[in-house]
Amino acid sequence: MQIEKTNLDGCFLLKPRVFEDERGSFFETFNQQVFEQTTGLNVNFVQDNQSISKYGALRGIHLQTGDHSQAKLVRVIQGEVLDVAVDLRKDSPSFGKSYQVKLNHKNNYQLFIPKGFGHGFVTLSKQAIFAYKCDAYYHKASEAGIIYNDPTLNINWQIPAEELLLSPKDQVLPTLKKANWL
Ligand SMILES: Cc1cn([C@H]2C[C@H](O)[C@@H](COP(=O)(O)OP(=O)(O)O[C@H]3O[C@@H](C)C(=O)[C@@H](O)[C@H]3O)O2)c(=O)[nH]c1=O
Repeated sequence: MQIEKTNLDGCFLLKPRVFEDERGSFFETFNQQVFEQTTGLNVNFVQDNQSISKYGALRGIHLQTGDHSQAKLVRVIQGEVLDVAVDLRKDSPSFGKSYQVKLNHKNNYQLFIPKGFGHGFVTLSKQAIFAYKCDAYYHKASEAGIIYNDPTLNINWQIPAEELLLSPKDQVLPTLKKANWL
């Protein structure tokens, strides 16, 4: 497992080592000891989630606030997404900056997204199965987000706007400027 720093403090790209043989392949999807030794971070994942999305489906930009904030380790089991992490920690030097990476079942990359970050992804393949670990439980009342096309964040989602598919909730998220929880 190779673990690389990104341009955002505390956000890491994980590149698993894949073992292939005549039966198929094998890789470790998470190893707490390796993760902690390499990153210097302590994590205690308590919830695993999985979603299935159609081409163009954009989920985000989401986070949970306050005591319910979540660090996430995200990956794609099948298909491909463009994954985006946004630093929304007000006191961070990289506040408002984002990191994006294509995650797919061929590269098997994973992204570690720290607490206080916004997270979103758009599906680039016909369908994508997305899986992630969280270090805090789902807490509906603490859900928050920023609209995907926020002019300040200026994220290039790499898909024409008319092909995007968003939930009603995600269509009415506030801009960074209007986010009252920040
Ligand atoms: C996230 C979540 C949702 N749900 C329920 C609530 C709702 O009825 C249904 C679908 O929820 P959502 O529309 O919020 O799902 P989704 O848009 O996939 O939300 C996710 O987006 C990505 C980008 C993230 O980073 C995640 O943390 C999460 O916010 O599932 C849970 O029961 N537990 C959970 O942990």
